[in-house]
Amino acid sequence: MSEAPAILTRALSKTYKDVRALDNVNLELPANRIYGLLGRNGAGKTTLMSILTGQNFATEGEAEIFGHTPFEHDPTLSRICFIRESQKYPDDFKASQAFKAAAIFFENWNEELAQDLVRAFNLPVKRRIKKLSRGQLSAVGVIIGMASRAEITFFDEPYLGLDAVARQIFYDRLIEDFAQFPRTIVLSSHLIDEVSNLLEHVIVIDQGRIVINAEAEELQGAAFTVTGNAQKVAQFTAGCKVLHRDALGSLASLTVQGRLSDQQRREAAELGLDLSPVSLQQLVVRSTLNAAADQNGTMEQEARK
Ligand SMILES: Nc1ncnc2c1ncn2[C@@H]1O[C@H](COP(=O)(O)OP(=O)(O)OP(=O)(O)O)[C@@H](O)[C@H]1O
Repeated sequence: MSEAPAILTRALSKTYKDVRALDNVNLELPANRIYGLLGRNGAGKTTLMSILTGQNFATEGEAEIFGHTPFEHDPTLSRICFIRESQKYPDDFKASQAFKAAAIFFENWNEELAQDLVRAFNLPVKRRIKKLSRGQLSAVGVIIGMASRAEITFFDEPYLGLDAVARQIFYDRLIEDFAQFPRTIVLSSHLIDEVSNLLEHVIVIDQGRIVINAEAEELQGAAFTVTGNAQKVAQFTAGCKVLHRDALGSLASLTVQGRLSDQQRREAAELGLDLSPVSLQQLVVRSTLNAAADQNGTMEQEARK
């Protein structure tokens, strides 16, 4: 029998009083890949990760990690590492003590990797955690998340306060270590362009709903922007799904969903139109803005009924 997926959710929903934080989320994610969980503030990323790590429970539907509901299931919880910004450590704990505790909890803990990262981040391990700077505090979480080598690790925006150099160290080390010790990584991030090279699969969540669930490779070239004379742009994009539209006098720039064929490239050249690729960040921004607009449209239609 093949192993259960690392993450499985079926019609998963979570409601906090009047907030629908997750709305019918269906995911089936195989193990040993790096997933990006992307979305705007309040989209539902932390809620999803907290349910998947057994720290919260669903209102409806199911969530499984390696085939088991994680909530209060110790054998499953011991396979999971969850690193979040609001991580609390016991008062007066030093970073070195936090690492010692993590080494006891995580059976795949690698002390050599932890020490290596301490040096790379220049972390004062003998200082009390509550005296650390915001970036140093993030480094403690990143080190635990990486050195745990847990079968599944959730990083919920682990880099807040980390400077650009430290973030690059995190990305480089993660890729390097993942290549040697493949495992399942779920990374939530707002710095989409920064992490886009890291991600193998992208999940975009918006207002509790999954709006993109696709291989990162598939998303490359999944949309393009065409710029030029407004009439010619309109002619070229007739019938296409428009994600975004900018107009300036007789010029127009349209971002369109879909892949460009060679024929379309030739046609654009004949019409004197410029074609440019759309980055993952732009694609996510456009998709979430459109999903919000569609939702508002639906709500307006509902209200008019
Ligand atoms: N304990 C709670 N009680 C009430 N509402 C909550 C609670 N936790 C989260 N929410 C709401 O649920 C929605 C989803 O929140 P969540 O923290 O999952 O978003 P997020 O995508 O992680 O956001 P961010 O990127 O800002 O961290 C938000 O509207 C939030 O205000």
